[in-house]
Amino acid sequence: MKIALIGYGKMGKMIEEIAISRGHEIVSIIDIDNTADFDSDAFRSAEVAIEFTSPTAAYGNYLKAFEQGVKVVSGSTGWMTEHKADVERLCNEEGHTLFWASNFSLGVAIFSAVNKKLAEIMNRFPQYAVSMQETHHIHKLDAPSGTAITLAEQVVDGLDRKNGWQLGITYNANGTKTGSTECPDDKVRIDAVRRGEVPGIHTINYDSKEDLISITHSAHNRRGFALGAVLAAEFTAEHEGLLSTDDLFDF
Ligand SMILES: NC(=O)c1ccc[n+]([C@@H]2O[C@H](COP(=O)([O-])OP(=O)(O)OC[C@H]3O[C@@H](n4cnc5c(N)ncnc54)[C@H](O)[C@@H]3O)[C@@H](O)[C@H]2O)c1
Ligand SMILES: O=C(O)C1=N[C@H](C(=O)O)CCC1
Repeated sequence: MKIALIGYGKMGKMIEEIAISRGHEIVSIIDIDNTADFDSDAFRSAEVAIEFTSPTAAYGNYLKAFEQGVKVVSGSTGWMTEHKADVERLCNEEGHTLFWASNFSLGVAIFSAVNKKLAEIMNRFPQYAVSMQETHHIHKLDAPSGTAITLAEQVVDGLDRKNGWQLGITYNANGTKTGSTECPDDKVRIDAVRRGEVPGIHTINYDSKEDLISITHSAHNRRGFALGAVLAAEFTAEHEGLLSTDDLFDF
């Protein structure tokens, strides 16, 4: 399959390696210094563009790819609050295709299934207080992570006593602590830690006076994210509309 890459950083480079190893051809690579290449025959020849850039660049890149008639797979996080409604409109009403996931790894798809089940069980046990923590490398621009937001939304969907999430304490790259543990009873608190080169750790805690139930997903590296993005591109070549990992990993 012909693939274009938008964003040639840590993820873009790993996706290139995995895509080639699976027999795909990279026909165009766009990064910040050659964005004019959207308007090129090479880019237009791609069946799918895989986009991993930044919270501020992602939405504009979707628009540019759609303008060229190219489907997009994207893992960029931090853009949803502002642009989710318009992206849904573009895909559901204007015929464009975007496969977006806050986390492309199989491990997080499995972890999500456990998270949803655990949240439902906890409706019967109000003595357990839920909170979350995510830890990522110091270069990460958004907090909380996209994965943490998705996991919190799953908790909110399953657990009747919660109706939203709130960013709690943030430990930034130089160890400075900001934010607060104060959180309304009906919100899930998410703490965010920025440390070293951590690829991504997500923990969901259910704490009672007697004990603590804790589930954690810890990525050893970025390969799981990159492989998932290439699998999503293979899926997207055959499908239309707004797609996500629920379509790809059917638990
Ligand atoms: N969904 C997932 O599974 C998953 C996994 C890892 C990272 N991410 C997300 O993917 C994004 C990128 O992560 P990364 O680790 O590759 O970051 P990175 O900083 O290593 O790479 C980003 C690249 O995008 C380029 N870029 C920035 N603005 C651009 C623009 N307007 N047009 C084209 N290129 C542009 C940068 O120059 C850089 O090369 C982040 O939002 C991160 O949160 C998601
Ligand atoms: O490295 C990052 O940045 C990651 N971003 C995603 C998120 O925000 O959840 C996925 C994990 C790695």
